[in-house]
Amino acid sequence: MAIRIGIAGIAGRMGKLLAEEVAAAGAARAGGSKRGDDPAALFAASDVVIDFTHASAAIPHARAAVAAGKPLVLGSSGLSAEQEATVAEAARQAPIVYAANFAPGVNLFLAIAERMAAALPAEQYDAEIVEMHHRQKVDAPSGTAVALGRAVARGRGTSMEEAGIESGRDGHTGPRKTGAIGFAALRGGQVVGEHSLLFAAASEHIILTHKSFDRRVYATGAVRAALWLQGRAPGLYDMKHVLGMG
Ligand SMILES: NC(=O)C1=CN([C@@H]2O[C@H](COP(=O)(O)OP(=O)(O)OC[C@H]3O[C@@H](n4cnc5c(N)ncnc54)[C@H](OP(=O)(O)O)[C@@H]3O)[C@@H](O)[C@H]2O)C=CC1
Ligand SMILES: O=C(O)C1=N[C@H](C(=O)O)C[C@H](O)C1
Repeated sequence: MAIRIGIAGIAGRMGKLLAEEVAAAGAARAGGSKRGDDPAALFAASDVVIDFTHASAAIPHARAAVAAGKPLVLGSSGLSAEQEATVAEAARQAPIVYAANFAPGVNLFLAIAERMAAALPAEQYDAEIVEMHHRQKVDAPSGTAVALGRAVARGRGTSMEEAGIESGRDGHTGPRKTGAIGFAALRGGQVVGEHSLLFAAASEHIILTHKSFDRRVYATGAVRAALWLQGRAPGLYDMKHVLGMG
């Protein structure tokens, strides 16, 4: 029997593509919700729900997943530490894939970023993350930029909180703090998603860049995650688990 995949925010940029990808995967679309709808109704009609809407919808959807005993794929960005902690708590009772970016290339990029950061001493190589997105994006830095920052910190055996971040520099900022992770966000036009990670030392720079040209790559990954979640035990999963890179 076809799996029923519910799509939160079905009228959004991602919501529309998710509906197309669900159909292309041969899975049945259980329905779609729009802003203001009760997440419980969407879960009741679905075997799994995909939520690419807004950070503020993450907790209601995670709680509805627990109440319904059904899995959730969460792709919204810009979650606060508190919202992320609540999602992690819900994942103790329901299987949840929460990923900053569902493109396979970005998930490889995250793994490489961690290894590069482990190899390049923080005292010599300043890590800077630059991202650019379409003019409609409402959060900054992007979820992917934050995930890259976390990967760099992990590679250096620390956390972003401990390493310190430098974001949106303006005015008399003082010199760059050694070991801090820098962020810059550009917004304009219809850029689907571009992320660069720079390691800048006194006599060399290394720059890695990923560019998405079609946001369908995220929708394909999210539907893959929804199908992968069928029959999984409760837990907080990432796209690297879905892709077998965990
Ligand atoms: N992890 C990943 O790989 C990716 C993540 N994203 C993230 O997905 C999210 C959506 O992106 P995108 O589709 O471009 O955005 P859109 O603004 O195009 O769509 C968002 C949709 O969610 C609805 N919505 C907004 N707020 C709420 C809410 N509080 N509760 C329920 N529904 C709500 C909107 O309804 P209305 O029309 O009424 O405003 C709209 O239908 C963003 O957080 C983005 O960063 C995007 C691409 C890839
Ligand atoms: O809002 C977007 O469009 C995107 N959001 C995600 C993010 O914040 O990293 C993923 C991708 O970059 C597109």
